Amino acid sequence: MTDDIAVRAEGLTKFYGAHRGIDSLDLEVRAGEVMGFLGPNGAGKTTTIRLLLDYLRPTAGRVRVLGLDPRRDRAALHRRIGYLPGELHFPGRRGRAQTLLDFFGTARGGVASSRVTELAERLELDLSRPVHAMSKGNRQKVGLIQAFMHQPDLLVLDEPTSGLDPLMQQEFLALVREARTAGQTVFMSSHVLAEVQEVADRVAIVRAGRLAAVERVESLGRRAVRTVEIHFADPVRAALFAGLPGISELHVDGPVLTCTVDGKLDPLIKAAAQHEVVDLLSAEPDLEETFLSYYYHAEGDPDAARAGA
Ligand SMILES: Nc1ncnc2c1ncn2[C@@H]1O[C@H](COP(=O)(O)OP(=O)(O)OP(=O)(O)O)[C@@H](O)[C@H]1O
Repeated sequence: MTDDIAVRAEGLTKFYGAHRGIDSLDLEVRAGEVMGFLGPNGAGKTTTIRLLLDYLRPTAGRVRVLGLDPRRDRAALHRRIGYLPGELHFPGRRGRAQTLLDFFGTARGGVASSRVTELAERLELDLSRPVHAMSKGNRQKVGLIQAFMHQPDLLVLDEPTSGLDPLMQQEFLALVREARTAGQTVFMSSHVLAEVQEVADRVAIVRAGRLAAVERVESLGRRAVRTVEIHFADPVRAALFAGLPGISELHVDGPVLTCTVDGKLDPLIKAAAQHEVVDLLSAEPDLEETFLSYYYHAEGDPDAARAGA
Protein backbone atom coordinates (compact mmCIF):
# COMPACT_ATOMS: atom_id res chain seq x y z
CA MET A 1 0.00 0.00 0.00
CA THR A 2 1.28 3.41 -0.94
CA ASP A 3 -0.10 6.75 0.23
CA ASP A 4 -1.85 7.40 -3.04
CA ILE A 5 -4.14 4.38 -2.68
CA ALA A 6 -6.90 4.80 -0.10
CA VAL A 7 -8.55 1.41 -0.57
CA ARG A 8 -7.00 -1.70 -2.05
CA ALA A 9 -8.97 -4.93 -2.31
CA GLU A 10 -7.27 -8.04 -3.68
CA GLY A 11 -9.28 -11.14 -4.45
CA LEU A 12 -11.81 -9.96 -1.90
CA THR A 13 -14.47 -12.62 -1.52
CA LYS A 14 -17.40 -13.11 0.80
CA PHE A 15 -19.75 -16.06 0.71
CA TYR A 16 -22.73 -16.26 3.04
CA GLY A 17 -22.73 -20.03 3.35
CA ALA A 18 -23.10 -21.14 -0.26
CA HIS A 19 -24.49 -17.75 -1.27
CA ARG A 20 -22.15 -15.38 -3.11
CA GLY A 21 -21.91 -11.85 -1.70
CA ILE A 22 -18.82 -10.63 -3.60
CA ASP A 23 -16.33 -12.74 -5.51
CA SER A 24 -12.63 -12.09 -6.22
CA LEU A 25 -12.90 -8.32 -6.16
CA ASP A 26 -9.74 -6.46 -7.19
CA LEU A 27 -10.23 -2.76 -6.73
CA GLU A 28 -8.19 0.35 -5.97
CA VAL A 29 -9.62 3.65 -4.83
CA ARG A 30 -7.02 6.39 -5.21
CA ALA A 31 -6.48 8.88 -2.43
CA GLY A 32 -8.37 12.09 -3.15
CA GLU A 33 -10.74 10.68 -5.76
CA VAL A 34 -14.49 10.24 -5.71
CA MET A 35 -15.35 6.73 -6.81
CA GLY A 36 -18.92 5.68 -7.51
CA PHE A 37 -19.78 2.07 -6.81
CA LEU A 38 -22.64 1.06 -9.04
CA GLY A 39 -24.64 -2.08 -9.48
CA PRO A 40 -28.14 -3.47 -9.39
CA ASN A 41 -29.82 -4.82 -6.26
CA GLY A 42 -27.94 -7.72 -4.78
CA ALA A 43 -24.76 -7.08 -6.79
CA GLY A 44 -22.53 -7.04 -3.70
CA LYS A 45 -22.08 -3.32 -2.95
CA THR A 46 -23.11 -3.40 0.70
CA THR A 47 -21.15 -6.61 1.26
CA THR A 48 -18.01 -4.93 -0.12
CA ILE A 49 -18.52 -1.81 1.97
CA ARG A 50 -19.00 -3.84 5.14
CA LEU A 51 -15.84 -5.80 4.38
CA LEU A 52 -13.87 -2.54 4.12
CA LEU A 53 -14.96 -1.61 7.63
CA ASP A 54 -14.52 -5.07 9.17
CA TYR A 55 -18.24 -5.34 9.86
CA LEU A 56 -17.93 -8.54 7.86
CA ARG A 57 -14.95 -10.89 7.60
CA PRO A 58 -13.86 -12.00 4.13
CA THR A 59 -14.06 -15.63 3.07
CA ALA A 60 -10.89 -15.01 1.03
CA GLY A 61 -8.70 -12.18 -0.19
CA ARG A 62 -7.42 -9.11 1.57
CA VAL A 63 -8.14 -5.46 1.95
CA ARG A 64 -6.15 -2.45 3.10
CA VAL A 65 -7.85 0.80 3.92
CA LEU A 66 -5.80 3.97 4.46
CA GLY A 67 -2.80 1.70 4.72
CA LEU A 68 -4.32 -0.23 7.59
CA ASP A 69 -5.71 -3.69 8.08
CA PRO A 70 -9.41 -3.17 8.90
CA ARG A 71 -9.39 -6.15 11.24
CA ARG A 72 -6.23 -5.40 13.20
CA ASP A 73 -6.48 -1.61 13.20
CA ARG A 74 -10.25 -1.32 13.33
CA ALA A 75 -10.63 1.39 15.99
CA ALA A 76 -7.89 3.62 14.53
CA LEU A 77 -9.33 3.17 11.06
CA HIS A 78 -12.90 3.96 12.04
CA ARG A 79 -11.82 7.29 13.50
CA ARG A 80 -10.43 8.26 10.08
CA ILE A 81 -13.51 7.11 8.16
CA GLY A 82 -16.94 8.68 7.78
CA TYR A 83 -19.33 5.80 7.23
CA LEU A 84 -22.94 6.04 6.17
CA PRO A 85 -24.55 2.60 6.35
CA GLY A 86 -27.29 1.59 3.94
CA GLU A 87 -29.58 0.80 6.85
CA LEU A 88 -29.38 3.28 9.69
CA HIS A 89 -29.66 1.96 13.22
CA PHE A 90 -28.99 4.68 15.74
CA PRO A 91 -28.26 3.92 19.35
CA GLY A 92 -30.51 5.83 21.72
CA ARG A 93 -32.93 6.75 18.96
CA ARG A 94 -35.27 8.28 21.50
CA GLY A 95 -32.85 11.13 22.06
CA ARG A 96 -32.57 14.37 20.10
CA ALA A 97 -30.44 14.41 16.97
CA GLN A 98 -28.10 16.90 18.65
CA THR A 99 -27.47 14.49 21.55
CA LEU A 100 -26.79 11.64 19.18
CA LEU A 101 -24.37 13.70 17.09
CA ASP A 102 -22.57 14.90 20.24
CA PHE A 103 -22.16 11.24 21.16
CA PHE A 104 -20.69 10.38 17.73
CA GLY A 105 -18.47 13.47 17.87
CA THR A 106 -17.00 12.49 21.22
CA ALA A 107 -16.39 8.95 19.96
CA ARG A 108 -14.35 10.42 17.12
CA GLY A 109 -12.20 12.52 19.38
CA GLY A 110 -14.28 15.72 19.39
CA VAL A 111 -15.99 17.67 16.63
CA ALA A 112 -16.55 21.44 16.62
CA SER A 113 -20.22 22.14 17.31
CA SER A 114 -20.10 24.85 14.65
CA ARG A 115 -19.35 22.17 12.05
CA VAL A 116 -22.42 20.15 13.09
CA THR A 117 -24.59 23.28 13.07
CA GLU A 118 -23.34 24.26 9.62
CA LEU A 119 -24.09 20.82 8.17
CA ALA A 120 -27.55 20.77 9.79
CA GLU A 121 -28.34 24.19 8.34
CA ARG A 122 -27.21 23.19 4.88
CA LEU A 123 -29.27 20.01 5.00
CA GLU A 124 -32.19 21.85 6.63
CA LEU A 125 -32.32 19.53 9.62
CA ASP A 126 -33.77 20.52 12.99
CA LEU A 127 -31.34 19.03 15.51
CA SER A 128 -33.71 19.53 18.43
CA ARG A 129 -36.06 16.85 17.11
CA PRO A 130 -35.85 13.28 18.43
CA VAL A 131 -34.43 10.89 15.86
CA HIS A 132 -37.20 8.33 16.36
CA ALA A 133 -39.80 10.89 15.26
CA MET A 134 -37.95 11.78 12.08
CA SER A 135 -38.89 10.83 8.54
CA LYS A 136 -36.61 8.48 6.64
CA GLY A 137 -35.10 11.39 4.72
CA ASN A 138 -34.35 13.34 7.90
CA ARG A 139 -32.77 10.30 9.53
CA GLN A 140 -30.63 10.00 6.41
CA LYS A 141 -29.49 13.59 7.00
CA VAL A 142 -28.43 12.66 10.56
CA GLY A 143 -26.48 9.79 9.01
CA LEU A 144 -24.81 12.13 6.53
CA ILE A 145 -23.89 14.66 9.21
CA GLN A 146 -22.23 12.01 11.38
CA ALA A 147 -20.29 10.78 8.32
CA PHE A 148 -19.06 14.22 7.22
CA MET A 149 -18.71 16.09 10.51
CA HIS A 150 -15.20 15.03 11.55
CA GLN A 151 -13.76 15.66 8.07
CA PRO A 152 -12.48 12.10 7.76
CA ASP A 153 -9.75 11.04 5.34
CA LEU A 154 -12.15 8.59 3.72
CA LEU A 155 -15.92 8.73 3.31
CA VAL A 156 -17.63 5.39 2.71
CA LEU A 157 -21.24 6.04 1.81
CA ASP A 158 -23.80 3.33 1.10
CA GLU A 159 -26.66 4.76 -0.99
CA PRO A 160 -26.16 8.26 0.42
CA THR A 161 -29.06 10.01 -1.31
CA SER A 162 -31.65 7.40 -0.46
CA GLY A 163 -34.71 9.24 0.86
CA LEU A 164 -33.40 12.75 0.09
CA ASP A 165 -35.44 15.17 -2.00
CA PRO A 166 -33.79 16.64 -5.14
CA LEU A 167 -32.70 19.85 -3.42
CA MET A 168 -31.02 17.93 -0.62
CA GLN A 169 -29.44 15.58 -3.15
CA GLN A 170 -27.80 18.63 -4.71
CA GLU A 171 -26.59 19.78 -1.29
CA PHE A 172 -25.15 16.34 -0.68
CA LEU A 173 -23.31 16.48 -4.02
CA ALA A 174 -21.91 19.87 -3.00
CA LEU A 175 -20.59 18.28 0.21
CA VAL A 176 -18.92 15.55 -1.81
CA ARG A 177 -17.26 18.10 -4.10
CA GLU A 178 -16.02 20.05 -1.08
CA ALA A 179 -14.67 16.85 0.45
CA ARG A 180 -12.68 16.16 -2.70
CA THR A 181 -11.38 19.73 -2.78
CA ALA A 182 -10.23 19.24 0.81
CA GLY A 183 -8.30 16.13 -0.26
CA GLN A 184 -10.69 13.59 1.23
CA THR A 185 -11.44 10.34 -0.60
CA VAL A 186 -15.04 9.32 -1.26
CA PHE A 187 -16.29 5.83 -2.05
CA MET A 188 -20.05 5.85 -2.56
CA SER A 189 -22.48 3.22 -3.72
CA SER A 190 -25.49 4.22 -5.71
CA HIS A 191 -28.28 3.17 -8.02
CA VAL A 192 -28.65 6.76 -9.18
CA LEU A 193 -26.43 7.12 -12.18
CA ALA A 194 -26.98 10.83 -12.70
CA GLU A 195 -25.62 11.75 -9.27
CA VAL A 196 -22.57 9.55 -9.70
CA GLN A 197 -21.97 11.08 -13.10
CA GLU A 198 -22.10 14.55 -11.51
CA VAL A 199 -19.48 14.01 -8.82
CA ALA A 200 -17.44 10.88 -9.40
CA ASP A 201 -14.02 10.73 -11.04
CA ARG A 202 -14.38 7.02 -11.71
CA VAL A 203 -17.02 4.38 -11.34
CA ALA A 204 -16.69 0.73 -10.48
CA ILE A 205 -19.59 -1.39 -11.69
CA VAL A 206 -20.43 -4.66 -9.98
CA ARG A 207 -22.85 -7.22 -11.20
CA ALA A 208 -23.81 -10.54 -9.61
CA GLY A 209 -20.89 -10.44 -7.17
CA ARG A 210 -18.24 -9.68 -9.80
CA LEU A 211 -16.52 -6.50 -10.88
CA ALA A 212 -17.80 -5.73 -14.38
CA ALA A 213 -15.85 -2.55 -15.14
CA VAL A 214 -13.85 0.35 -13.76
CA GLU A 215 -14.16 3.45 -15.90
CA ARG A 216 -13.50 7.15 -15.80
CA VAL A 217 -16.85 8.92 -15.79
CA GLU A 218 -15.97 10.96 -18.90
CA SER A 219 -15.30 7.82 -20.89
CA LEU A 220 -18.68 6.41 -19.90
CA GLY A 221 -20.19 9.59 -21.32
CA ARG A 222 -18.12 9.38 -24.50
CA ARG A 223 -19.20 5.83 -25.11
CA ALA A 224 -22.84 6.60 -24.64
CA VAL A 225 -25.21 6.85 -27.53
CA ARG A 226 -26.85 10.24 -27.92
CA THR A 227 -29.69 11.47 -30.04
CA VAL A 228 -29.11 14.55 -32.15
CA GLU A 229 -31.55 16.80 -33.98
CA ILE A 230 -30.26 19.46 -36.39
CA HIS A 231 -32.38 22.17 -38.00
CA PHE A 232 -30.91 23.62 -41.20
CA ALA A 233 -31.88 26.80 -43.02
CA ASP A 234 -32.62 24.74 -46.17
CA PRO A 235 -33.43 21.10 -46.93
CA VAL A 236 -30.44 18.72 -46.82
CA ARG A 237 -29.76 15.33 -48.44
CA ALA A 238 -29.59 12.28 -46.16
CA ALA A 239 -26.82 10.81 -48.33
CA LEU A 240 -24.43 13.45 -47.00
CA PHE A 241 -24.70 12.01 -43.49
CA ALA A 242 -25.50 8.33 -44.02
CA GLY A 243 -21.92 7.04 -44.15
CA LEU A 244 -20.54 8.97 -41.17
CA PRO A 245 -18.94 6.89 -38.40
CA GLY A 246 -21.26 6.07 -35.49
CA ILE A 247 -24.41 7.42 -37.16
CA SER A 248 -27.57 5.35 -37.16
CA GLU A 249 -31.34 5.84 -37.20
CA LEU A 250 -30.85 8.69 -39.63
CA HIS A 251 -33.99 10.54 -40.73
CA VAL A 252 -34.03 13.64 -42.87
CA ASP A 253 -37.26 15.47 -43.32
CA GLY A 254 -36.62 18.57 -45.43
CA PRO A 255 -34.41 20.85 -43.31
CA VAL A 256 -34.61 18.68 -40.12
CA LEU A 257 -32.20 15.85 -39.45
CA THR A 258 -32.44 13.40 -36.55
CA CYS A 259 -30.07 10.54 -35.79
CA THR A 260 -28.31 8.69 -33.02
CA VAL A 261 -24.57 9.01 -32.62
CA ASP A 262 -22.46 6.33 -31.00
CA GLY A 263 -19.16 7.88 -29.96
CA LYS A 264 -17.71 11.12 -31.23
CA LEU A 265 -19.99 13.91 -32.45
CA ASP A 266 -17.25 15.58 -34.44
CA PRO A 267 -17.83 13.94 -37.89
CA LEU A 268 -21.52 14.85 -37.79
CA ILE A 269 -20.79 18.43 -36.72
CA LYS A 270 -18.24 18.88 -39.51
CA ALA A 271 -20.65 17.50 -42.13
CA ALA A 272 -23.49 19.68 -40.81
CA ALA A 273 -21.28 22.78 -40.90
CA GLN A 274 -21.25 22.61 -44.71
CA HIS A 275 -24.82 23.96 -44.50
CA GLU A 276 -26.37 26.78 -42.54
CA VAL A 277 -27.31 25.34 -39.14
CA VAL A 278 -30.24 27.07 -37.40
CA ASP A 279 -30.45 24.87 -34.33
CA LEU A 280 -28.82 21.79 -32.83
CA LEU A 281 -30.23 19.66 -30.02
CA SER A 282 -28.28 16.84 -28.42
CA ALA A 283 -29.88 14.70 -25.74
CA GLU A 284 -27.60 13.94 -22.77
CA PRO A 285 -25.65 10.73 -23.07
CA ASP A 286 -27.70 8.12 -21.32
CA LEU A 287 -25.43 6.70 -18.66
CA GLU A 288 -28.21 4.33 -17.72
CA GLU A 289 -27.90 2.62 -21.10
CA THR A 290 -24.12 2.50 -20.87
CA PHE A 291 -24.39 1.12 -17.37
CA LEU A 292 -26.90 -1.53 -18.34
CA SER A 293 -24.84 -2.56 -21.33
CA TYR A 294 -22.17 -3.72 -18.87
CA TYR A 295 -24.64 -6.10 -17.33
CA TYR A 296 -25.15 -7.76 -20.66
CA HIS A 297 -21.75 -7.50 -22.34
CA ALA A 298 -19.03 -7.45 -19.69
CA GLU A 299 -19.45 -11.02 -18.50
CA GLY A 300 -16.48 -13.17 -19.39
CA ASP A 301 -14.47 -10.19 -20.58
CA PRO A 302 -11.74 -9.69 -17.99
CA ASP A 303 -10.20 -6.84 -19.99
CA ALA A 304 -13.39 -4.83 -19.64
CA ALA A 305 -12.96 -4.92 -15.90
CA ARG A 306 -9.57 -3.25 -16.22
CA ALA A 307 -10.46 -0.62 -18.76
CA GLY A 308 -9.72 2.82 -17.40
CA ALA A 309 -8.33 1.45 -14.15
N1 LIG B 1 -26.61 -11.90 5.62
C1 LIG B 1 -26.73 -12.48 4.41
N2 LIG B 1 -27.01 -13.78 4.27
C2 LIG B 1 -27.12 -14.37 3.05
N3 LIG B 1 -26.98 -13.71 1.88
C3 LIG B 1 -26.71 -12.39 1.96
C4 LIG B 1 -26.57 -11.70 3.20
N4 LIG B 1 -26.31 -10.39 2.95
C5 LIG B 1 -26.28 -10.29 1.60
N5 LIG B 1 -26.53 -11.47 1.01
C6 LIG B 1 -26.55 -11.75 -0.44
O1 LIG B 1 -25.33 -11.30 -1.02
C7 LIG B 1 -25.58 -10.71 -2.28
C8 LIG B 1 -25.04 -9.29 -2.29
O2 LIG B 1 -25.82 -8.49 -1.40
P1 LIG B 1 -25.49 -6.96 -1.09
O3 LIG B 1 -26.43 -6.51 -0.02
O4 LIG B 1 -24.04 -6.82 -0.85
O5 LIG B 1 -25.86 -6.29 -2.48
P2 LIG B 1 -26.06 -4.74 -2.86
O6 LIG B 1 -25.34 -4.56 -4.14
O7 LIG B 1 -25.66 -3.88 -1.72
O8 LIG B 1 -27.62 -4.68 -3.08
P3 LIG B 1 -28.67 -3.46 -2.84
O9 LIG B 1 -28.41 -2.49 -3.94
O10 LIG B 1 -29.97 -4.16 -2.98
O11 LIG B 1 -28.41 -2.92 -1.47
C9 LIG B 1 -27.09 -10.76 -2.51
O12 LIG B 1 -27.37 -11.88 -3.32
C10 LIG B 1 -27.64 -10.97 -1.12
O13 LIG B 1 -28.84 -11.71 -1.17
